[in-house]
Amino acid sequence: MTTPEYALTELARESRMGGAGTEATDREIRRVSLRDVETRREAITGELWSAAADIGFFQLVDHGIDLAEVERAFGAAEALFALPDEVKGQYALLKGTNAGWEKLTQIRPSTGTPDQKESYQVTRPRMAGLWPTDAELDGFAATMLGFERRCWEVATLVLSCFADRLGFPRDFFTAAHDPAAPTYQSTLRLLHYFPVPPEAQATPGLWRAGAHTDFDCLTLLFQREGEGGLQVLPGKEADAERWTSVPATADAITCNIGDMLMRWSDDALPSTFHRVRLPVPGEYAGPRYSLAFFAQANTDVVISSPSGRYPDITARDYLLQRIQANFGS
Ligand SMILES: O=C(O)CCC(=O)C(=O)O
Ligand SMILES: [Fe+2]
Repeated sequence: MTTPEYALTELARESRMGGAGTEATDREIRRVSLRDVETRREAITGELWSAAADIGFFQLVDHGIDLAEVERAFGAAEALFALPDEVKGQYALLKGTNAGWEKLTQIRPSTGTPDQKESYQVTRPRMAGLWPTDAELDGFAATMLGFERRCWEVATLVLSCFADRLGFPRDFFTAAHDPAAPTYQSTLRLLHYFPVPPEAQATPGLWRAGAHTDFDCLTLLFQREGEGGLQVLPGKEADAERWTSVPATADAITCNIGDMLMRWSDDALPSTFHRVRLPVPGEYAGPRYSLAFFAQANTDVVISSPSGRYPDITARDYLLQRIQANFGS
């Protein structure tokens, strides 16, 4: 029934998703405006729920994070990645923590090849010794912590709308992602995908990010204008393997449902496969930067599916299994 080496349903599913598939242009990624959310909360909740329940992906506009703030975070990320590897290597990812820098080490269960990228992850309680010094990068930690907080605010707002629909207390997910607790494990991830030389474009089996679903409740993804490549595979079963490209625009935050929320919603909100493909000849093939915020419930929170279709599991155990499947144990 499932691939024997993976205990989690999600991992068994993911291990089968590494093929190229085909590309579709007839699907739309819906855009939802958060303008005046205080007075339009019910209408916005309806739009968010219907987009999320439909394909698990949507884009937020008028989300309240200034473009200047997003650009500042991108600028700081670019400056970090421009440092020599020897410097970044002092702040190397600590296994199992989602904190620190890594390069070419993430191997997705779907593809078996390393994602063509480097990344630096910020998980607030785990950053001791992992921030570059002010001499190396002035103000970096402050910029990232400020931006992480803004992301948390938007994520918990969207999650509060889902809580309303799920019949949970409105602050259910806000409490489950409490940033003041030492058990906080939401992560801001800075991503740098390398430029792709012409001879390497569209290499079969090589991906900027191999097909996967996210481990978290909700992901917020910031893209830069024109730096595309993100694709989603709508549909719970995804048997047809028809991938849809997500527009890369600076004004929108692309959101997707993660596996934790799929469990918590008894599969009403699907966690959807996505990937970042290599540029094809004729496309922009320079570096691609993105910023991802993963709202991951605090380690001590138990993820329960209301109907009991998934066994209870703590968010700590859940995340560890997923991290180990991607970065080795
Ligand atoms: O960089 C992107 O566009 C997507 C990254 C992603 O899906 C992830 O890191 O989970
Ligand atoms: Fe992802």
